[in-house]
Amino acid sequence: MPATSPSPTPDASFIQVEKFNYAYGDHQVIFDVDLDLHRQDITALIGPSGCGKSTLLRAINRINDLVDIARVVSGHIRIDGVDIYSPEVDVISLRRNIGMVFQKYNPFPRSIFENAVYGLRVAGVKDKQELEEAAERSLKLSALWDEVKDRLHEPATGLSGGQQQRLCIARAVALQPRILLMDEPCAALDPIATARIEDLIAQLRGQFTFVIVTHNMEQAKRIADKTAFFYKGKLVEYDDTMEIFGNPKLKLTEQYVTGRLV
Ligand SMILES: Nc1ncnc2c1ncn2[C@@H]1O[C@H](COP(=O)(O)OP(=O)(O)OP(=O)(O)O)[C@@H](O)[C@H]1O
Repeated sequence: MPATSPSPTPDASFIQVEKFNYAYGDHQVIFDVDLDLHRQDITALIGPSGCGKSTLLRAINRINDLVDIARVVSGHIRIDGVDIYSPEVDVISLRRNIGMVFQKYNPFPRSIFENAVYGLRVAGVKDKQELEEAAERSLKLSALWDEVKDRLHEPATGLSGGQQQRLCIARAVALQPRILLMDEPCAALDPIATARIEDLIAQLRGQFTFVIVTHNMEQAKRIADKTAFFYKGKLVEYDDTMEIFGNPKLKLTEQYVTGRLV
């Protein structure tokens, strides 16, 4: 099954996945994926359940290293030219440069403020003014400031689901990462909270390089510059989102985006 992809541009290789093969134990789940993600683009990863989208996403910040049996079989992921699986790479600082937001919003059982500054605390920042400024900046970036500025020291768990997810985005952007990975960020939210997160992603466009796993085709159409369609661990087609949904090159892509493939 040949993969099609847009011709490379000079800035095409910010996140460069090359001949990437990945397995859990003996069970290979990603096969020979080549994918160049563009700096500051919003890229959606789509495909049926189990096709390896989350695994690829979690390989980009090496959070999957935490799974004992997970391993790179062969190939590379480069970020800004650096092979992130090379032994010299400091995984902690790699992850610090890559924010991650999960399907199930997961604020810590602490105050809104402490969630917003969590990454800075871990990084050793102690200065009160610096922490306050960072909290305000990241809560403004995540479009939550106006709703929480008068209750910063109340528990994060008192917020609505959508607010908790925006707090998780605030926590992720506080360290000013270059990349934001999102694994079905709206899957647990109602349509109104979903729309707010999509608006937020649109507002943040250009400030981060987004990679977003979504099952929601309409969402991919609304927010993504580029879309990559995966099937059974292989990249089938990668192109401008309008092309993937309006003019897919391959039959398999067309079947998936028109709901005829599950
Ligand atoms: N921690 C793990 N241990 C073993 N196998 C895993 C693990 N995580 C995922 N897998 C397997 O890897 C394959 C790809 O799963 P992955 O979650 O990456 O797919 P996905 O496309 O994101 O699916 P979904 O849309 O359902 O989240 C599946 O066969 C899955 O069972």
